[in-house]
Amino acid sequence: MSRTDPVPDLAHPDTPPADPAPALHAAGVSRRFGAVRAVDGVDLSIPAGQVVALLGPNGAGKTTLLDMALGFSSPSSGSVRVLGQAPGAAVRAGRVGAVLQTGGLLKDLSVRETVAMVAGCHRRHIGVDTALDRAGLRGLARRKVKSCSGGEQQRLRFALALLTDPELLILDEPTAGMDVGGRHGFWEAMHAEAARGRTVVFATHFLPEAEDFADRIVLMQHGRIHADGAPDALAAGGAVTLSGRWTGPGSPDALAAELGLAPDAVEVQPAEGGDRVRVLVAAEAPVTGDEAALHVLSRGLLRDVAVTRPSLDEMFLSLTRGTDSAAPSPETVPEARA
Ligand SMILES: Nc1ncnc2c1ncn2[C@@H]1O[C@H](COP(=O)(O)OP(=O)(O)OP(=O)(O)O)[C@@H](O)[C@H]1O
Repeated sequence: MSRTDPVPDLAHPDTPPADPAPALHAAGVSRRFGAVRAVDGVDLSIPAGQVVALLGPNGAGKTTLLDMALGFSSPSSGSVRVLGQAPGAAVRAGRVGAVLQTGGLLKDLSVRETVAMVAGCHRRHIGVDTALDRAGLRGLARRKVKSCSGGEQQRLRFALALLTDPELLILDEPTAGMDVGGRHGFWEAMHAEAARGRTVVFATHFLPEAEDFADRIVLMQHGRIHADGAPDALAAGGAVTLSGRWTGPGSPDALAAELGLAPDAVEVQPAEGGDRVRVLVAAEAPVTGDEAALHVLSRGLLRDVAVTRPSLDEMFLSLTRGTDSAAPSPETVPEARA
């Protein structure tokens, strides 16, 4: 039985096993540094086995959140649990491995000596050769750390993170400083670790990395979670624009009420060409853009409707520009006509 298997209830053999604790659970977590709210009221639950990207621009709060998950710092308010334990206890038990942006490596040791030294600090580990193999470092085992490139040193940190066979891997911009080939190799190795059932949480600025590798993207900005979902679903869940010819009764301004929404969930703008209007359905509106489109079509309110939505790229770009809403661009737009 692996460490993560639930303990069977021997007194009640038919009782289904309890769900394992989430790999990471943050409830109402804030972390302030003086006047700066680095993390601001984050609620996040990551089930075991997921691969999650924390994506956000500089200063979004990604590292601060991961630091709390590793027990390096404590929340100013709220709570963080890791694998059902306090973060520090989970780390001390070897259940969490981390690859951080910085982290002391002894420059005069070889790659193998470094892994062997750290293995010597743990009662239980997967073995030096296995860790070197999994991180793709066997060919570099005799190289001195000081002669390794930045990317190779990141791989060495990865080998160290794997030593205790952790259930949760936390990676803070793990491919920073790697060239394209290095990144590719790193993510291949990480894919193999995820396939072994490990939970992987990584922070990145690179949208393609998040899209290609993660099951789920948590988009952070100003310490808050701005969007959270599978890469495809995230873009689909963003703000949507319907444009078409108004053919409904009364004024298009009554559309929010027609859709049963609060007035600020829908913005109606006149568009070029007489009776044409553009209707922006906010991402937070309690109907999806598709539902809104279906409604206006079936009620005969709009004709010649085009539905546009921002791609994940555009959502992310708008965040990095510091604005809250993404403007859809016509090239990327799936179009529905009626
Ligand atoms: N020890 C600290 N003292 C003061 N401010 C801090 C400290 N650590 C982080 N901050 C501030 O908190 C905010 C969030 O920083 P954080 O490093 O968590 O962001 P990030 O999303 O990881 O950014 P990056 O992608 O640049 O690493 C920033 O405004 C940062 O300046």
